[in-house]
Amino acid sequence: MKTIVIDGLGLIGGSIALVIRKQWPDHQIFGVDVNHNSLVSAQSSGIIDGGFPRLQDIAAAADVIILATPVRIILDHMDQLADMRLKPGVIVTDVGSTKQQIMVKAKRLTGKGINFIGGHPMAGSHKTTISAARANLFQSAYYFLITDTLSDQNAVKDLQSLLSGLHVKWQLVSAARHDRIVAQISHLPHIIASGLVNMSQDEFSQSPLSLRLAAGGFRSITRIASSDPEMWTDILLSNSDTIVDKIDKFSDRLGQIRQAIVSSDHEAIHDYFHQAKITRDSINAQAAAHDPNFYDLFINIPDRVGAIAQVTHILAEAKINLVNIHILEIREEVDGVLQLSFSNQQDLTRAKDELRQHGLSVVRGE
Ligand SMILES: NC(=O)C1=CN([C@@H]2O[C@H](COP(=O)(O)OP(=O)(O)OC[C@H]3O[C@@H](n4cnc5c(N)ncnc54)[C@H](O)[C@@H]3O)[C@@H](O)[C@H]2O)C=CC1
Ligand SMILES: O=C(O)C(=O)Cc1ccc(O)cc1
Repeated sequence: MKTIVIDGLGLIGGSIALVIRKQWPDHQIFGVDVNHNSLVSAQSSGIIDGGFPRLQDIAAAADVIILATPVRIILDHMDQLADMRLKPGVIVTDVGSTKQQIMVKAKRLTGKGINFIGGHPMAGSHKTTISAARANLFQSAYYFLITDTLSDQNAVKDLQSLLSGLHVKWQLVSAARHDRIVAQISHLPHIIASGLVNMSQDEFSQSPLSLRLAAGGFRSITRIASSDPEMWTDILLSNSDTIVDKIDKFSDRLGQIRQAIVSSDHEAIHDYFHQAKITRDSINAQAAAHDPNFYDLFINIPDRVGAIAQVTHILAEAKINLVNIHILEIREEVDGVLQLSFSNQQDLTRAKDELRQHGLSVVRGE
């Protein structure tokens, strides 16, 4: 039995708590949060054994402390932990979206013999608070572990074992490289999405209907603009140099496509979209070919109207919960392949049996 303390019982902390509770029912889990309602709701639904308003109230009892507040608070709480007497051998980890400032601060903790393991799950949502938490949030996602302080391999193994129910793909990387990667694929996109929404709001301030007319493209590229402003302020301010560099490079690219339009450069404009299409298409193809999820089933799907609906209907009738569905290829007059993701082996096996009984053929997923 271990005592786990989760500091910040929101979307990420709450989802991790759900997974640990399910996989390790004997562990004690305590939550820390300034939001009293989150603690009450987590305790009444049995996700935690007790709640505290401040980390100092419970940190000394912990075998593992998971810091899951916004980044600025994580940094603050690392200072608090460095000033406290913690259990010998305690593991402290965090889930913050930026890593360099956190790993600088980690030196104070490791200097005191505390095992600090920087972490960052590359999964989440624009939604916040424990009400949005779910146990399969991280299923098949990448989870960065930061190599700067990974000296004690046993501590790393213990943490990976504790979190094995997340079903993530561990990715070891330095803090500097981490922050460069996420500036490009996460931070810049969030800035662009919010800028686009703000610009559209200003443009249409006199005609609110126009914004509601937005089609799927606008909605999908701006979904993340609904994310939490506090969290994103902290992220931008804790990775500022790299993000400023990315903004400058993106501005250059906007300048290039602007110039191509001004000079009616058909080839340059076509190239802009063509290059992006090739890369974007390949993301899905690569993920499916080289990176199968944990409980994936690949089935042949005939090219006829209603074929996919038939599959989802069979699974719904059998009360099998589908986590994700992905069309890998359906070309005219050629059978396609459907990638079906489940949250556990039992659902996968049952799905395979049900679909076979209905005459569908399994390509992969034994
Ligand atoms: N939302 C996402 O998709 C992802 C977020 N992250 C990182 O995870 C961390 C948590 O994010 P979310 O769970 O999304 O946010 P959230 O807003 O759902 O949860 C944060 C929780 O921290 C609590 N909190 C705030 N100040 C506190 C304090 N002084 N003491 C104790 N609790 C406090 C809040 O009341 C809230 O319950 C952030 O550092 C974020 O950068 C990492 C991966 C994905
Ligand atoms: O909602 C989305 O698509 C996200 O991008 C979620 C997210 C937010 C912050 C992170 O550090 C990692 C993932």
